[in-house]
Amino acid sequence: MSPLPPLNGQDSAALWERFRQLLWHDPDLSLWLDVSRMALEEQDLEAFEAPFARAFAAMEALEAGAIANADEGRQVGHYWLRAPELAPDPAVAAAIAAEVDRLEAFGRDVLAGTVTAPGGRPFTDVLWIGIGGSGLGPLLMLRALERQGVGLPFHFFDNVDPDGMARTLAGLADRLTTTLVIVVSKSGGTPEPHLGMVQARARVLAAGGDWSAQAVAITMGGSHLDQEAKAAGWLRRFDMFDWVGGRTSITSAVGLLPAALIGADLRGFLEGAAAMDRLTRVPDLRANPAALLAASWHVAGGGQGRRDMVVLPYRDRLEVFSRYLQQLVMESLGKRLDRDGVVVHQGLAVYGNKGSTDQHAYVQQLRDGLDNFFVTFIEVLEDPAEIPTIDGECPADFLEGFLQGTRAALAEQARQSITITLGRFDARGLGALIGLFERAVGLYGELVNVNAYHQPGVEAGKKAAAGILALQSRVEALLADGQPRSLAAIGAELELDAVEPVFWLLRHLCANDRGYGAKGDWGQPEGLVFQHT
Ligand SMILES: O=P(O)(O)OC[C@H]1O[C@H](O)[C@H](O)[C@@H](O)[C@@H]1O
Repeated sequence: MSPLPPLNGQDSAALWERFRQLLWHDPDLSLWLDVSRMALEEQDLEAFEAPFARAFAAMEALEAGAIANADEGRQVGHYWLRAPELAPDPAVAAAIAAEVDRLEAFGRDVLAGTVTAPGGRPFTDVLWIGIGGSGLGPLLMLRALERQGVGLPFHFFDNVDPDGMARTLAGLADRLTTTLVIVVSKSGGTPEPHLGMVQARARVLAAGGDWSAQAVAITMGGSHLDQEAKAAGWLRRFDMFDWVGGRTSITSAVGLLPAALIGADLRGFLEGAAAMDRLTRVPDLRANPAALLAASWHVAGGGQGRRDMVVLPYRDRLEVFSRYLQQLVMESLGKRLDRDGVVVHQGLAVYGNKGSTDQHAYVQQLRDGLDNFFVTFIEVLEDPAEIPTIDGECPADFLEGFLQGTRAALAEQARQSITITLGRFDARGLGALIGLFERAVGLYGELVNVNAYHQPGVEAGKKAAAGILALQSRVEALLADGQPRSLAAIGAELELDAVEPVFWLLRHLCANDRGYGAKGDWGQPEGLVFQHT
């Protein structure tokens, strides 16, 4: 292969030559990857040979069952979910295959009305309760693959906001007794889905429903949630394996059950991911799309994430893809320490929405402002037939024009971009996209020597939240005597290092009918006196 023409300052002929040389295409998936507008030069590709050889070897070991998540002493097995034969333990392979069969059968039976709500009525809705990967993967499956009038409508508790819960429950109105409630928590102990389940159960029972006959759990065998579901005889329990992380669980029951309940092609989804896995297993940087992505990210950000990834799908169905990638990329790569214990504060920030919509928003800054990003365009060639050309104007052509125009406008200002082109968008294509980014993140994690499969920072937040709740209990116990107290007095009696958290939690309690009041100027916290009334 002749040396690559460099990216910058090139005429169209040289850029076309560069585009041709770097273009990756798989005819079976009808998928192209263009990294020609990234600052990836010949010398980079040569310099990456050895690091990628190591990364490919590490990925091979990972798929063979190595403890790739060393901090948690876990294997990393999401690739086995779509190719069970890869699992090193035949029993695991059998369990994976059996779970997919059960999920497919359950979805089919619910939609056919052979599995019904209590009283023999068909299920009318799904209330999905899950957070992080247990919420984002399902949301992406739905927004990407739902078809009008096929399958059940989904409603989400993906947070612990009482207003959000109230709004979702209001939307379910009188259909709570025919709602299938799916509680998803790999660990089975995350506070938010637990609280959501408690609230949903109370509402279903208050509406005269039969909770156990309407509830499904997706969690690790033996987890607190699994034990609860088993003890109460819930309608179904599906397994999450401990070697699947939340952000890589979409090809497990977490993503497959939503697909089954909207009548989507879950086998095609798995096959697309498996096909991409085969293509990203090729130990050749120039022929491996995930490696080309990881290399491009590394050069763009200097291996330190100095440029953000802006995800710009030109297809509404992929509107939440940037939110999904935010977790996959940032929870994997955003790490304080590398695997040698060195403080590196690694990461790669992700944001985006969709094109051409975003051209009327932040693309202005991308074109003319800070050069602290690269764009990842996603183009889909096949358009739905029902939107016609009217008066010579075809929306699909405009969308294509806006994509190419934005890519060119960015390139003119030496702003970098990647373009992933799908011949058509369907479950198989979505699976391929998921596989592409999961592998690219794993390879990039090898390049920057971080464990891409644990999330210590999230645990820190969970512990801090538990501390605030414990403090609230102590404050409420103290004020239960009805005596008025200043913040200073509360701090002294509880022997606190700081009273600011007490101000925050009492301000919240006083704003609601929780039996607390305060005298004084809220703008002068030190003068406030609180009392349980
Ligand atoms: O599925 P769960 O165990 O409830 O976990 C839900 C989420 O919790 C944490 O925030 C993890 O960092 C995420 O990766 C995970 O998706």
